[in-house]
Amino acid sequence: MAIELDDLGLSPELADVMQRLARVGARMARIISRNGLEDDLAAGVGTNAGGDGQKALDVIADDAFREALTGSAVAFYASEEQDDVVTLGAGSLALAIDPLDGSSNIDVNVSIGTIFSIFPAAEGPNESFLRRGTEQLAGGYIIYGPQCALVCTFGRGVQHWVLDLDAQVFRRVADIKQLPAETSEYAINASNYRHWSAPIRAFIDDLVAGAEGPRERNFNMRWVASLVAETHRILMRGGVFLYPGDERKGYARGRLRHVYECAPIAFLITQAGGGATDGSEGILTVVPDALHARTPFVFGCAGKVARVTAYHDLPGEETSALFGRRGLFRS
Ligand SMILES: O=P(O)(O)OC[C@H]1O[C@](O)(COP(=O)(O)O)[C@@H](O)[C@@H]1O
Ligand SMILES: [Mg+2]
Ligand SMILES: [Mg+2]
Repeated sequence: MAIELDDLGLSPELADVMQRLARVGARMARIISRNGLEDDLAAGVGTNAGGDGQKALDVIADDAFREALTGSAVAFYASEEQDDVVTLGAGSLALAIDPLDGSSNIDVNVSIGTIFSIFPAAEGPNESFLRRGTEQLAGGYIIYGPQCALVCTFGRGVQHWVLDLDAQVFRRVADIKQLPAETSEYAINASNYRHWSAPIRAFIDDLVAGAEGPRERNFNMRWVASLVAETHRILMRGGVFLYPGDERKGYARGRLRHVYECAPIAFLITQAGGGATDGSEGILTVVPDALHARTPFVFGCAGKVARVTAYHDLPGEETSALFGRRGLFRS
């Protein structure tokens, strides 16, 4: 046994897949902890389907999860690191994965992770993934941080396990609590400010202005550049995360991928009582048009996520840099 699943009522097929994911997760935690002793896990090795540079650990993780799921109930395997869906066999499940999330952090010893999403398999490979996130059976991640943990939802709240390194077993700890409606912490890569749209600039301007601005209180900011780490922080203590579309070439729909990054995170966050949108529409109700499609992504405490949508609905003159009194949004 690699993970304690008692009392969760999972089907034998799903439970077996969770055991396999956990087994690889524990192995990955060990490999990551040895980075630099034998190999350089951050070494560049190629380019993936989305055109992103691949690091050695991206490929190690993809191979490890794919091999471990072969022979399970997973018929279709969709990975950030594979151009197309890989058919593993006949089975009732389809699994999408970002095998290694936050790869720019591998060489700096900052938290990285694995994100996964499980659907009932559909007729064919693509139809199994190009569907609403509301149809997911499970969405979760493994975080390789100071502590290795696995967080997952099966649609009944959000469960949390911590890796017991001695026993090599993910032990179940208390479920993740419901998120508060409001927060004073936000996460965005602010170096892209000049490329953002007017509503995103206006929203962030008002947070940065703090007690002297229209919001009349101070806010704190974090940016780890690791979606898994930002999600874990927000699930543990609240916050709001934004990766909007922007004007850089190729970034009209942001950076993050709908199928294997945003949909499972949105499932987790909504199960914890938060919100997850593309700036206006709920992520879980949007059908992605391609396996590697990007989407703008806003998630976290429901009040803040709704506020971002409200900024998108403001008339143009109210989001302009010169508009100093967005009185409607005082709180
Ligand atoms: O470097 P940027 O533009 O701030 O982007 C950071 C984002 O990119 C990602 O690293 C993308 O994921 P990958 O590492 O799986 O490509 C996210 O984890 C993170 O939120
Ligand atoms: Mg990623
Ligand atoms: Mg990745």
